[in-house]
Amino acid sequence: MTNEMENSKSNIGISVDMFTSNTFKGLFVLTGVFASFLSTHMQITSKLLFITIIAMPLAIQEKFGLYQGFTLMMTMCFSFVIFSPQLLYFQFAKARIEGRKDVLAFSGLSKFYWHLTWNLTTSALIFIQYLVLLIVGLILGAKFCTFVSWLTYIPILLLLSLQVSLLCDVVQNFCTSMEHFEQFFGVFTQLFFVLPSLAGGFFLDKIPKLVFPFLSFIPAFSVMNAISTGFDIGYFNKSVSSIYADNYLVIQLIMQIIYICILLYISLLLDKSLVKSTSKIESKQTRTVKQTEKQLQSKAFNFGVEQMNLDTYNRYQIQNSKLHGDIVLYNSNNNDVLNYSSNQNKTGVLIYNVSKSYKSSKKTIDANKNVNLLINNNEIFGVLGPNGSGKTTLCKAVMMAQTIDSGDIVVNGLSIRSDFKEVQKKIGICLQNDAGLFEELTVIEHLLFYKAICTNPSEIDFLAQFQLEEHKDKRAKELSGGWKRRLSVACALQNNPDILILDEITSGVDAVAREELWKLLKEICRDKTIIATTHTLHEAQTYFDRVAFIMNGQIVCCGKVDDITNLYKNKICLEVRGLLPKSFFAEMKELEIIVEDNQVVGQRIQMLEAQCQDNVEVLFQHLNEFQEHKIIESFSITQRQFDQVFYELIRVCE
Ligand SMILES: Nc1ncnc2c1ncn2[C@@H]1O[C@H](COP(=O)(O)OP(=O)(O)OP(=O)(O)O)[C@@H](O)[C@H]1O
Repeated sequence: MTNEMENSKSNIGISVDMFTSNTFKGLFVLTGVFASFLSTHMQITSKLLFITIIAMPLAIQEKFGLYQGFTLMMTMCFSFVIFSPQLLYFQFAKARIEGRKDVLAFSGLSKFYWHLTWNLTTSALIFIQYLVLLIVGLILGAKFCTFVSWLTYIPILLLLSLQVSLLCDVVQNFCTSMEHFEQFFGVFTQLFFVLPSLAGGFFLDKIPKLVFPFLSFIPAFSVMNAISTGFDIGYFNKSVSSIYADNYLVIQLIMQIIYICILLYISLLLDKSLVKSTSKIESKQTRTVKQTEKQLQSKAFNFGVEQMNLDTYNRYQIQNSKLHGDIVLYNSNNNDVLNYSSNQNKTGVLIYNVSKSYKSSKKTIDANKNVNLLINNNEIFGVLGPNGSGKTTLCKAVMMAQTIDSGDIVVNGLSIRSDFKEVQKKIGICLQNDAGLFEELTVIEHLLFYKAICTNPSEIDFLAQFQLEEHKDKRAKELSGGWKRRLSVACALQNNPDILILDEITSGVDAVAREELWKLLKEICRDKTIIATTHTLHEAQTYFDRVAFIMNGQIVCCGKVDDITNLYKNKICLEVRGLLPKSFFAEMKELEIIVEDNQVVGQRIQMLEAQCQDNVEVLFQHLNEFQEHKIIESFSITQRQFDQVFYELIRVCE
């Protein structure tokens, strides 16, 4: 469910509140300090009351965003989980430790029942708390989706609760008195959360929004409380404990300051990885220039139609993470200058020198290498390339669904680096595998859900437009692939985006449905820019205004489909029935017609490629003669087709 929510957020391009580090950081520190203070100075009931009173209004304030609310919600739930059932458990522990073993034989089945009771109580408490939050939140006007996303935290809390119950069991085995038990329980509960939390932080680093609460809150909270309880139970030697007792308030103050520093340090660390600092971007510039130089010399780029001239590139300036100055991309083959800064409204999408690599323990994969593209307003732009060439990575970069290592993307004049919140509102994205759909929700529920969470809802009745009426009560999991794609696109359009990103939306869709979907899109998105990836070359040829070929993360060719096909206008594909004599190939070579001899003996139809100058008729004469003399049965000629260009590009670039 957590993943599903994560995917859905990146998938829909609606204005789901993104992580805004500064407000989050401030709130986080405050909450942490407050929780820590409460945990050492107050009774359980007062703690709960205080946390709820403070956290509730903050949590439902939209301006603090989804994650801030989420974290505060977590703070409250955490307190409930740790403190409330603890009271109950203490009663059981007391009974056992004080010798009423006959009443509560803590072994076998009864132990199992005990754990079950513990977890059910905790679950019930969490659920009741959630319901109260939901009702109060809805009355106060919070958006429903915020609460839906909070639901994802419940399983994590239940897991924590289970850990605590197991821990209690371990602790009470070596406790001789109730006092002992209470003290040990305090230390162990807190310490017990440090390792899982750190591990959670380590493994969850692909989902920074979740790392934050995990990494900073729980460990810091736990360590502080463990130290505090350590003093209380006299774990430290007598002189240290008496110093502690005498200077209780000062020490508490120092501890709180240390705690704030830990939180701030961790948040700064995370901040760096989330939003790249200006200095970091600038320092990357020198490296990027070198890469571009190298790129210009490379086989792949020389093959290209559109490339960045180095002088022009050097005129780019990035100041304060924003693109300034003359932004000019030009096609070195036909000197067709595309001047972005002369584009008065700064519309369209400028992808400028974007690089992204994925690092794993074994190697680094360069998914996008210095990608430069200018996608004009209201055009359907296709990104083509073999599997793993970097298409999806590029789509995600435009949406900021993942960070980029260098470069910038400017959407309608706004940089994703500095204005990503605004940019996100303008983009609708439909990623592969229907990532934004929830299996259990029906078609109509999807549309309502996405409509509820968007900032600029479209007027269009997508149920009717996408002919989804007859499927409206079907759950997403009951839809066929084609209908799922339709629903995904409809969801992505709910926020009325200016830019629609469609990542392989027609994969697994039959030819008729594909045609219908594209016709519909062309109609609905007349005033929108579409960036689409596909493996279906026919689709690119038929529906896209321009296409870019991406190979090993680099753009190798970009332009109108016809222009690209014409690149090969001197290349001819021959289909020959029969076997041509070897002398034919030598003879043609002398006439400067290169025919590749890849004939296979015994094969009825031979597919050959020929490259001619202006003397193609000589080739035809020779083939005609062979046919008349019955050396070959027949031959036919096809002009270079778009898909053959595609294969050629792959061959040349590999
Ligand atoms: N999260 C990730 N972690 C590590 N490597 C990744 C990740 N996402 C993508 N890659 C790698 O980056 C490269 C580009 O992947 P990407 O998904 O962008 O390609 P694609 O062109 O969309 O492929 P396909 O056509 O199969 O969807 C691939 O080698 C892929 O294995």
